[in-house]
Amino acid sequence: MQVPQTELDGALQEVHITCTLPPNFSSLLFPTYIVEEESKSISLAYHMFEDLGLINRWQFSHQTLTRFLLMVKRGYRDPPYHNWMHAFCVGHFFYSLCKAVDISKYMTDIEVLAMLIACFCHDLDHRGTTNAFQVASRSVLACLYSSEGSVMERHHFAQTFCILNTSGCNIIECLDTENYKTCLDNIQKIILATDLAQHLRIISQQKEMAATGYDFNNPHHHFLLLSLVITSCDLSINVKMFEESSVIVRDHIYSEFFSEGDMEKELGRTPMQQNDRKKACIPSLQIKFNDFILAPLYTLLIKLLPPAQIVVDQLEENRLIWESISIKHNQEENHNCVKYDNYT
Ligand SMILES: Cc1nc2ccc(C(=O)N[C@]34C[C@H]5C[C@H](C[C@H](C5)C3)C4)cc2n2c(-c3ccccc3Cl)nnc12
Ligand SMILES: [Mg+2]
Repeated sequence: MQVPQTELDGALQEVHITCTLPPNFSSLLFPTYIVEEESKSISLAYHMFEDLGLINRWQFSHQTLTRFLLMVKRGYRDPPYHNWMHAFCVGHFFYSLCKAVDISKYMTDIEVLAMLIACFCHDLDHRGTTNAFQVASRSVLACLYSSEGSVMERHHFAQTFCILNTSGCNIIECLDTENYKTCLDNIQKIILATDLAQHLRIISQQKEMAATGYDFNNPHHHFLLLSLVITSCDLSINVKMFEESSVIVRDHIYSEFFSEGDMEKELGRTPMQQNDRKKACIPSLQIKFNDFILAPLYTLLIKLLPPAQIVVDQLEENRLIWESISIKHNQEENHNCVKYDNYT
C-alpha cells in the first residue's frame, strides 16, 4: 500500500504531539469516547507509546510513529462501531492496564510492544459485518480465508502487514531480525485471538492456567495470557461507566448488528435474534452476553491481574442496571426493546 509521503507528512504537521492529557486519562474506566477530535486521538495514541517507555526502549522516530498511527487510522472505514475510535479505545484499555499492573511480570518487552500495535490494528478495514456474514454472503474475504477460519481477523492482520511494509511507516524496522520476527508473530497471534469463537475454544485452558498460577517461563501461558488480555481490551466498552457503555452498545454495536440482520434478510436468510431489529431485546441480550462471555472473561483477568479489580466492580454494576431495565421492560406491555432510558 503506497501513500504519497508528502500527503502523510502534510498530515504530520496537524498532529500536535505535545497534547494536553484529559484528566484521569490513565484510568481503566476513562471515558475514551469523549476524545472526539480526530488528531487528538492520534496525539494520545502517540502518548501511550511514549508513556509506556516504548519510544525509548525501541528508539522509534517521531515521524515514523506518527506516520504509522496516521496510516492505521486511515486504514479504518466508518461503520457505526468497528472504526478507528473503537481501535483507539482498545489500545487505551491496554495502556491503562499497563498503568494499573506491573505488566513486565506477565509479558516480555516485545509482547508489550506487539500488544499495543495489535490493539490499534486489530480491526483494520472492518466492514461492520461478522465472520458468519462473510461466509453467508460469499464475500471476497471469505473466498480468501474461510478455509482457515477467523476470516476478518486474518484480513485485519494482512492490512497490518501492509502498513508495516509501507515506507516511512514501519515502526518496528529498527528491531533486529529475531525481535522483528518475534514481534510480527505476536502481532498475528494477538489479532487472530480477537475472534470470539477462538476465545471460547481456549477459555478452559485459561481457567486452568489461572488455577495453577501463571508461569512466566511457559510459552503457552504467554499465548493464553496475550489472548485473554486482547479479548478483555476488545470488549472493554462493556466495563466502562454504564452511561457511556449503554449508549455505545445501543447506538454503535447494535446498529451494526441490525444492519447485518437487514442484509441477511435481503439474502433470504434468518438472522440471529441479536441481529434482528424486530426481535432483539438489548437489555436481556446484554445480561446473557455478560453471563456467557463478559463475567467469565474479566473474572479470569482479575484472577491473574488483581490490581485491575475495578473493571469487575463496574461490570457487576452494569449488569444490575441492565437487569433493572429488563425488569421494568417486562412490566410494561408494549415496551420498546431497543430504546431505553439511561438508568444511572
Ligand atoms: C456488547 C457486545 N455484545 C456482543 C454480542 C455478541 C457478540 C458475538 O460476537 N457473538 C458470537 C456469538 C457466537 C459465539 C461467538 C462467535 C460468534 C457466534 C459470534 C460470539 C459480540 C458482542 N460484542 C463485542 C464484540 C466482540 C468481538 C468482536 C465483535 C464484537 Cl461486536 N463487543 N461488545 C459486544
Ligand atoms: Mg474484531
